[in-house]
Amino acid sequence: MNASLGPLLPTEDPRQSLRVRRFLLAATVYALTVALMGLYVRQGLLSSQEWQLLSLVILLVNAGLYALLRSGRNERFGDPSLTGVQMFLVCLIMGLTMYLLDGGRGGLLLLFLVLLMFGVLRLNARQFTALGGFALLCYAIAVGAVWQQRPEDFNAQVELLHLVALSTLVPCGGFFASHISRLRRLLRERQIDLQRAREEVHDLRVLDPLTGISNRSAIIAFLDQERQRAERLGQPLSVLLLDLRQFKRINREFGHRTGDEILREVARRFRRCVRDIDGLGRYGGEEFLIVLPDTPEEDARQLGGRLTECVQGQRFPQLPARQRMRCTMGISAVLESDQDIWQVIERARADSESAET
Ligand SMILES: Nc1nc2c(ncn2[C@@H]2O[C@H](COP(=O)(O)OP(=O)(O)OP(=O)(O)O)[C@@H](O)[C@H]2O)c(=O)[nH]1
Repeated sequence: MNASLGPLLPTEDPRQSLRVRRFLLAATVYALTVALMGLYVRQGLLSSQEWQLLSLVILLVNAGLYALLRSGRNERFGDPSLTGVQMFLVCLIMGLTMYLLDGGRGGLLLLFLVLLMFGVLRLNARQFTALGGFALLCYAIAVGAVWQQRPEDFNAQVELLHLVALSTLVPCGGFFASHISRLRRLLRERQIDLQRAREEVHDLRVLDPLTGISNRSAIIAFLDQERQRAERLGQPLSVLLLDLRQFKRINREFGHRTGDEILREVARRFRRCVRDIDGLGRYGGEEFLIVLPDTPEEDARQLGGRLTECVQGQRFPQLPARQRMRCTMGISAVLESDQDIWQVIERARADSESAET
């Protein structure tokens, strides 16, 4: 269906495409209505001028609606699907048609009922009940006018039966509308749950649960990707490896919970110092890896100094005032000769160890 309707449907926005698809379905029912009216003309129940007038009205209404939907102007309306407007127009066209027919209204009434049922897809029970009431009113006015102006075309018994049949639409359609709007709500809720679950799975996959920064595999993947990018663009790329010292002792003296809090606090402080484009990850237990795109080694060293100062120069509220944390830092710039990222990380580690001695 998509292939055949290709040029008629907007492809960019799936919701807009669904609206146009629904409109085209209703337009097909209108086309059937026009064809059926042709039979009424042959049967002498409608003049050909009246048939032309009705066909023109239907054509103009549908062309206008299609232009609105295709241009995207429908998005400015409270209900971008234009269901309310379309249903209102169905009722008016139905009223006019019923008025112009000299008999046999029941046949065309069936097709109008089909058009009104499109409202079930978007309206809630209250809105559909109002629509059903309006449809009844239009029908009653149309046949009332026939009774006044052409009493020979009016059969009270048959029209009463039509009105009763039409009035069953109100509760039945209202029931379907409420059922479908409940399903729509449920579907929306499920979609939101699913989106949330997807985000959680993504976070679990790439974030370190304790500190909320990238986990080991995510920061390694980021370094790999940045190495390829830097190579392609001929830009410098540096990494920093920061290791908290004597962390075992911190855990032993102040407890694991305090140790955890300190790791979180360090991650928070580092995050404040790096740019959005930098990668910050927990490489090991008390070891952090920072990837700095478009950064030469000298700039990385300056940043490393600031990060070290964040740990060593500031007190941690979780620890006694005189207790200071210490850390070591290693730097490495990615070289063209590097075979893989492990060489880069190993150089940063060696740099850290040489600084220590
Ligand atoms: N609280 C806490 N401790 C951790 C976590 N991950 C690793 N550690 C601890 O960090 C300590 C790291 O020990 P080492 O590798 O010997 O490092 P260190 O004690 O800092 O020693 P140096 O680096 O040589 O100064 C171990 O005691 C680990 O249990 C964590 O998630 N939470």
